[in-house]
Amino acid sequence: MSTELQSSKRLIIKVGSSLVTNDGRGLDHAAIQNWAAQIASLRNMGKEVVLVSSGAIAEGMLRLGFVKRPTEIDELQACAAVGQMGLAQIYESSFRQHNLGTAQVLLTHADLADRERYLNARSTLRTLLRFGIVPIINENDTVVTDEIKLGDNDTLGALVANLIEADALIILTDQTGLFSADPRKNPDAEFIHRATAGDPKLEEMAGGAGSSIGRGGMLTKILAAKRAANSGAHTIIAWGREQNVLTRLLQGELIGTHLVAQTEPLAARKQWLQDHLQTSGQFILDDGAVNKLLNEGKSLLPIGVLEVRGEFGRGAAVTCLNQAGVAIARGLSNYSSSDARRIKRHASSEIINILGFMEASELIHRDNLVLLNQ
Ligand SMILES: Nc1ncnc2c1ncn2[C@@H]1O[C@H](COP(=O)(O)OP(=O)(O)O)[C@@H](O)[C@H]1O
Ligand SMILES: N[C@@H](CCC(=O)OP(=O)(O)O)C(=O)O
Repeated sequence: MSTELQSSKRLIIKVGSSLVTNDGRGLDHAAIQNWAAQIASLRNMGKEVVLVSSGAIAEGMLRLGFVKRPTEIDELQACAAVGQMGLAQIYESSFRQHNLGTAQVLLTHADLADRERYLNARSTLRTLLRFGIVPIINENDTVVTDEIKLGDNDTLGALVANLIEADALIILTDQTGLFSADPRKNPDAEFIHRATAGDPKLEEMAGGAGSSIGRGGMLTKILAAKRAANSGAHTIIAWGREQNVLTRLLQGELIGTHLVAQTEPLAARKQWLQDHLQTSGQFILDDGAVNKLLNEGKSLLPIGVLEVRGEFGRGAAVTCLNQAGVAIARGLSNYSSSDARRIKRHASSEIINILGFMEASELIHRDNLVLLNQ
């Protein structure tokens, strides 16, 4: 049997609070060590893995002696801060047994909404993956208020999948997958093996959290799948305690519920560029650069840019024009307008001397560029 997952290269794996903390009884060392061993096998298969782990509040509650979830925000934040130490410690030691380093990355929705911070998070995560590190992500619960009440890590997992253009989001939970109704309330509910991510019928099936530990329930997982599919990532919802669930999934076994994205990550990004982009600046290209873009499928290098128009930051959408003023392409600039002005008409090898740093050798990478119909 083969599924979309087998060819996946970059994965986001999300583990929920009830799994991580053994239903609030305390960090489940054996389960965490087991996932770490499986993730180490995935790395040996050449996969890049980012782990999104919940459980800070549940673990903090236990450590601070709360028997039920506090209602005061400051107490929840204190629980999150205490519990996060436990998570960091167990993940670091579990992955260390497999000679894998970990990195703690705490994000808020605001970090992902702000373009500059979004790009910083993106390049940090990509760099960590390049260094062979397993990033362990959670929401930065101690500095956000509304997210603690409303936030769930299913959404965070999907946002991270969008951020680093993952191929798949694997959500491990306390159920074997999605049922046609909440199986805790409806024992006759039918199991859904496979569906299209974003199908509105799925939202009707999903109910809220099944325990007082978890936040989101199935609905946030269904919505996360829809969001992940926007950047072409497939979502799998599976039981975290299923034996070798991760390695078996990556070997192509159809375990859990597969919510399939309709487009590939690269095609999804190009579609997004094609449809939605308001550009905030322009690059005027020389004839050589126009030819490279139109006829050779190449990236845009600074040497081919004659003029930079407008004021924009790193990561902004810009239009590329030929010297006659005809728009030929649109893409995301790796440099701000002021830096682009300084490096235009220069070889990429000179960027480091001119700016003192090098973000990328291209001004616009081919993957972030679409040609416009002329
Ligand atoms: N249609 C459904 N199929 C499966 N589970 C559902 C469904 N609707 C609601 N649920 C509930 O969602 C729970 C999983 O969500 P949650 O408790 O937030 O877990 P996690 O901590 O893993 O995010 C299940 O235990 C189940 O009771
Ligand atoms: N950031 C919170 C996670 C809250 C959350 O989303 O929980 P879950 O529904 O179990 O994934 C924590 O670490 O406690």
